[in-house]
Amino acid sequence: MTLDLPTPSAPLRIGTRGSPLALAQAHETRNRLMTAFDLPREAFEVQVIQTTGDRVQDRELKELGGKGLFTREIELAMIQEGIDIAVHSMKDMPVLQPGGLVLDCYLPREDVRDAFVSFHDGGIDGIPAGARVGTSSLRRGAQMRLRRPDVEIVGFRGNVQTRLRKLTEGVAHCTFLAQAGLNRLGRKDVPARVLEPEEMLPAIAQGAIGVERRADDMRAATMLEAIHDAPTAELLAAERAFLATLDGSCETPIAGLAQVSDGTLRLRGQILRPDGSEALEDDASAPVEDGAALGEEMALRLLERAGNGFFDWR
Ligand SMILES: NCc1[nH]cc(CCC(=O)O)c1CC(=O)O
Repeated sequence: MTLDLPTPSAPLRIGTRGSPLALAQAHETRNRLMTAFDLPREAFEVQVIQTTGDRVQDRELKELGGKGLFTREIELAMIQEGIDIAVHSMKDMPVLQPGGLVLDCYLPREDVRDAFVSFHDGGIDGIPAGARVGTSSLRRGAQMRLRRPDVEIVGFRGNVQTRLRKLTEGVAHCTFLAQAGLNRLGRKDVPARVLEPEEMLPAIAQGAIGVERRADDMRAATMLEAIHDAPTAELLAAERAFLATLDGSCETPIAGLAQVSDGTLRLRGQILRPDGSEALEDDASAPVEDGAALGEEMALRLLERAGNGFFDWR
């Protein structure tokens, strides 16, 4: 069965960042819409928008001012009606959206796990003492130092190709990538070992794609409703409530993962000191519909245990 749209009209303009992964996600969104409404490719226009995070490659993200670095320009284009919808990695999305925009459409979640990437054998325990770990993620850096206090964390940015080149050049002995990104790019050639959540709890919303629109755009609302995945929304409600209550910025190492089985939602959460000297963890379950409350309560418990200064660098 295919669906009908409010009125036949101009192509739906899909805004995205220009990285290979972002483009793959935009194309996945377009393909799902084409199928749902039996539309030809010409009914869509994919527009690449460069963001501050893409433009500035020579500095660490936290120096650039944290949140929204990969989304600000795209959201502005949507408000100014230069594009109609925007496709985002939910992992990179702030908890709140600018007025006039809504983000309530999620595609079915991909693999949530991180992958350990190295040309050395033996996984995380196989890299030499004092090894350089390439990551610009505070979470991954702190998690790695918790397990291997001997390693040195070095900043590491760029797309998959760039990161692999840096590994062969010896800039670092290893790095981490989201398995979801590798899957979406079809990269089976990367020397990656997937890490179970027990080994490395992923970032909030890892592996999830969100599609944003203007609040008053009824054509976009109808279209996005048809491709929305409700089970993914349940998981993200819990994880993002956890994040919102912790007030996670890019400078706070936070991990969290929700999973549902038999109508029960299990949430695991972790906060770490930025230097990886300590981690606090929680693990709790609730009925699926209470996910947001579960996330909020878990965040409050962890903050209580952490006390003041937990997220400060020592
Ligand atoms: N912070 C960059 C980013 N945002 C989303 C993904 C991967 C895809 C996803 O988690 O959905 C990545 C790269 C990475 O962590 O390897």
